[in-house]
Amino acid sequence: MATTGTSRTPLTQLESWKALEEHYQKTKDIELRTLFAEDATRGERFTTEAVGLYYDYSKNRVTSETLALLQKLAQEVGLRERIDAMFGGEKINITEQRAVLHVALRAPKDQTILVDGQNVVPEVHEVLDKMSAFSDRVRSGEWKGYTGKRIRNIINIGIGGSDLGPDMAYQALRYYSDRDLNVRFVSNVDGTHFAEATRDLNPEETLFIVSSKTFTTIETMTNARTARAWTLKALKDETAIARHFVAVSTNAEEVQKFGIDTANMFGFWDWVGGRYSYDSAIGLSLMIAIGPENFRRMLAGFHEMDEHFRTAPFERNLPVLLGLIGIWYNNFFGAQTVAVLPYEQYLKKLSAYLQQLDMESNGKHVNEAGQDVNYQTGPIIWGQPGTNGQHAFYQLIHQGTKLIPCDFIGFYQSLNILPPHHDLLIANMIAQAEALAFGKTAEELKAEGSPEYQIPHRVCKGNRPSNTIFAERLTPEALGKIIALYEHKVFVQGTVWNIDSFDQWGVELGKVLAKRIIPELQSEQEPELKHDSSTNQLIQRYRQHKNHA
Ligand SMILES: O=P(O)(O)OC[C@H]1O[C@H](O)[C@H](O)[C@@H](O)[C@@H]1O
Repeated sequence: MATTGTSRTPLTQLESWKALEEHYQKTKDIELRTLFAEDATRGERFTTEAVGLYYDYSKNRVTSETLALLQKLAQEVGLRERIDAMFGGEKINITEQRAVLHVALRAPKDQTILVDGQNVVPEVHEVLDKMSAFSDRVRSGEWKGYTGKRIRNIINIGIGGSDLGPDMAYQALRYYSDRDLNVRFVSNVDGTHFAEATRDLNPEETLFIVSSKTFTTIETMTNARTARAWTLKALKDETAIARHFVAVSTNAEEVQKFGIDTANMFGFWDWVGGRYSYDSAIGLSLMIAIGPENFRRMLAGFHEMDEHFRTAPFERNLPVLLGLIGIWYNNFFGAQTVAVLPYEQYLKKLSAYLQQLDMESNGKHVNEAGQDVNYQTGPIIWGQPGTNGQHAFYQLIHQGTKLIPCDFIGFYQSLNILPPHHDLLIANMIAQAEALAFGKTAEELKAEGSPEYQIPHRVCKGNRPSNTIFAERLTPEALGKIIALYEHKVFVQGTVWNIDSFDQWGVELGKVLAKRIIPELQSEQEPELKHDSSTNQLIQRYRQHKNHA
């Protein structure tokens, strides 16, 4: 079966890969300065626009030939078939034998997407309708707390995909949120997170949304139990729980065991990966904050990008281009990281969100056939919003010894019109991309008559690549499009690398070891420690110094 990738020619033996290696040797020293000087229209030609996103990839160290070879690579790895397999509900998450259908979460009602012969789109809309009805009740004040008070505080308890997505999107769409509602996110098993999130809140006015795909995640279950105790301490009646707790999960049995009425449970499916789930019921806290209509607008944005990805020719396909250009740096230039730099304060959690999306998906060292790969896979993703990052870490991007491809993301219009702020913000974004690409050579400084040309420290070599993505305004639709763009970029790269982008077995080992260590930290008797000497010592020290409740 083509989609398992087991029968695929090893990546490094593909014609296009070999050609790219040769092409890299020939072109690796080409300067962006030269590429722009040779082609006055480069800044127009090496751009594309789709679904309201303008993508300028001209400031990358690529020529038309590079792009053509990367396109050939996409063909040779069967990207088209792979896209069709995902959208067609095939079980492309092979290690877990699951379909990968986050795209179904935003499919319009009349679309048909089959999983094991069953159309899943009606179920998706059923849950959406249930979420919408519940959100409306909370927002209107019809859903009351146990003592009859209006709900004013929403606390999402979740971690990983059950936290980062809704939190990022809540921050991103804050402009559209109901300011009378306090929406907070508790994820860390560090009790401080819960304590600080609740210290100024009245339990009578607080609704907890326990979000966990599995409903077994230790952090989330611990925080949920603490939340229950906090609620009961004030309300002193078990029946109060039903008014103050709802659950989002795929695991009805565990939800029931925890004591949450499954009537107040919002479901989703095993074909939605945690890091791809915030547009499922995992987004309930977000929907309550921004309202069902805005949530659906966001889904429409996701869907527009899905359709673009599924149907647009690869040469004009945003996620394909973004993904392939990323491969060029990751696998040929040896770049280890990618900086995502949104020039938009509302996107302050975007890079944290993308870290999970990208690194949990493509941080794999075996291919789909279970063999060790002999090439680099997923990059390290990091970043901060501009302009803050400029005053912190950009120095290293400009003059350091590492190659760091950057994604700049900006909007033509600000949601908060306070002249001259937005002009200054965007001027900085454009200037950074320009400075990274073209720098300032000693010759240029000399030609300008600057005496600084003799000081090597003043020289910026340039030739630092970047993408720029421009959209009109940070609407719910725009957010959906940007997130779907990155989801599919991750998909494109995972396809090239022939890895399963949808499992996360590496996360498990730490969890298993933590379970073993917990009783060793807690037991009254001296435990028999059978770890390495460092681990034993750390456990002993903790036992000696911990505070006893
Ligand atoms: O939603 P949950 O089942 O609680 O899982 C929460 C998170 O924890 C796991 O460790 C995984 O690495 C993540 O992919 C997941 O999003």
